[in-house]
Amino acid sequence: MLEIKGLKYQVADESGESLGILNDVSLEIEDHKLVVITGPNGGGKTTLAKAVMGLVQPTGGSILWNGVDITEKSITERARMGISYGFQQPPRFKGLRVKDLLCLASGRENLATEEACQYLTKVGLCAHDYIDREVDASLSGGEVKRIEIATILARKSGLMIFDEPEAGIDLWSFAKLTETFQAIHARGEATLLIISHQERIINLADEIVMIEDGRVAQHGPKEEIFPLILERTSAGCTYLSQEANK
Ligand SMILES: Nc1ncnc2c1ncn2[C@@H]1O[C@H](COP(=O)(O)OP(=O)(O)OP(=O)(O)O)[C@@H](O)[C@H]1O
Repeated sequence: MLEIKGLKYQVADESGESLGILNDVSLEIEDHKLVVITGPNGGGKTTLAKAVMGLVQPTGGSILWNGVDITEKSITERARMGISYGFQQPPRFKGLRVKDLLCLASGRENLATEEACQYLTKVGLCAHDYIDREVDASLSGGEVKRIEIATILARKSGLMIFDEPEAGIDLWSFAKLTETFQAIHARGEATLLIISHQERIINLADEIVMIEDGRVAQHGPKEEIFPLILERTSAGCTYLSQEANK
């Protein structure tokens, strides 16, 4: 279980005034749930996810994973405890091949090529074309994004955090990706925390958390929260209203 208690992240703005990026965020996410975090740009979603991974050090509050306080633990310690995070804009690794990255992620030097290829297939990449490619600037943004998601799958973490996995991904690969999320969820393999603005992904959720102005504006079952979001965003748009009623 992931417990976030009164989390704060404050920075000093240009004039030295304290600026609250996360303002007392509290959340409980039960094991094996698929939870989508959504909300307006700049609301604090990525900061919250990075705080869970240890990429941002909160200025107040605490984070517990399976009952253990991880607030002061390093990124490596958290990774060892089964938490992984996929960046909104993943880094590239010049000199490393896709297969090397998958071996590193899985923690097995001798990861079988067949298994490595399966992870690539799950994110809609043709394994044959990519397995030996270098993860450098020659790959497109969408390709790097999918390779990074494949490494998270290979890591087999208990808590998988994906930051806008849909960004830059074509329709076909996106369909494959949503299938993969659904399959992980159906098999109860991990808790999935997905930051997304995409209706198809929001539709996969057990629960939706809406973050706005660094606060939890809404949190509850999808059936309860999705119509509220659509009410606010559709403003009479027929298509979105129809989606809400599906
Ligand atoms: N270290 C920092 N110093 C100053 N401002 C910051 C810092 N980190 C984040 N912010 C600001 O905090 C706000 C929240 O950022 P964050 O990236 O968490 O939002 P988000 O909800 O993920 O947005 P988006 O939907 O656009 O990805 C933004 O206005 C951002 O510019």
